[in-house]
Amino acid sequence: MTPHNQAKKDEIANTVLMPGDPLRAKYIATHYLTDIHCFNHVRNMLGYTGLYQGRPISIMGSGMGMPSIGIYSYELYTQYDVDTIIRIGSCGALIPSLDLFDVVLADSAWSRSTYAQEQSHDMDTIQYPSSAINQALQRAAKEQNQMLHPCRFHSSDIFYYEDGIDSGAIENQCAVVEMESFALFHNAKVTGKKAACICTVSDSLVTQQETTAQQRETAFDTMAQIALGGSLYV
Ligand SMILES: O=P(O)(O)O[C@H]1O[C@H](CO)[C@@H](O)[C@H]1O
Ligand SMILES: O=c1cc[nH]c(=O)[nH]1
Repeated sequence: MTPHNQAKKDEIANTVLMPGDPLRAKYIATHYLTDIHCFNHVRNMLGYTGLYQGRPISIMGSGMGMPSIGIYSYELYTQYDVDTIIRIGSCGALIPSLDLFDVVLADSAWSRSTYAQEQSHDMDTIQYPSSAINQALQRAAKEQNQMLHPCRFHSSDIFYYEDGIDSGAIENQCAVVEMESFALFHNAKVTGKKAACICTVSDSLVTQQETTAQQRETAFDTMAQIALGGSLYV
């Protein structure tokens, strides 16, 4: 147990899907898993373990932002022997070719965050996912006849900007913005574990279209199915 997670070690599976929203975790667990068990209520950061096609898998919220996913993912990797974390998030589109509900796969995460520098003197401004997990997710998407767009993510500490899109995100060819993948990939690197991130486009910073809070909780089924399918190949 940790200050943030009441689970015993054997209550969490080797692979964990992590949405930012704990209620998205609850929705996916209750709709797609059998034999589910809620292993964490601390701070309402709900976590569930169940079976997907007969294989154990866990789904737990990460909260919003790098400090929050930094805590939960580090504890999962170091205290719970978790091997793989797949973030299943929402993101804002930075390019016109992405529509609401498109699903994107992080091939890298660029950030101005000091998370990696403060955590382990890692000065890299780009962090990378596991290529094996990305391949598993792409295989699942193909089997499900779903598009999964690989692209670079801007992982930001900011949701509300005074000046619109961060010019650094454009200079670094980022196609979407979200708030956690950089820290997750860094934690996987320092702990010798695996991480990946897929996100559903919840809004567009180009067209200003946006989904509702309810849709962000319960309407990202394509992403959930790709992540669950991919977990079978991890
Ligand atoms: O929907 P989630 O997974 O929380 O992801 C995105 O949504 C939150 C902001 O609304 C941030 O956490 C961002 O990364
Ligand atoms: O971090 C995020 C997530 C969704 N949409 C945004 O604009 N930013």
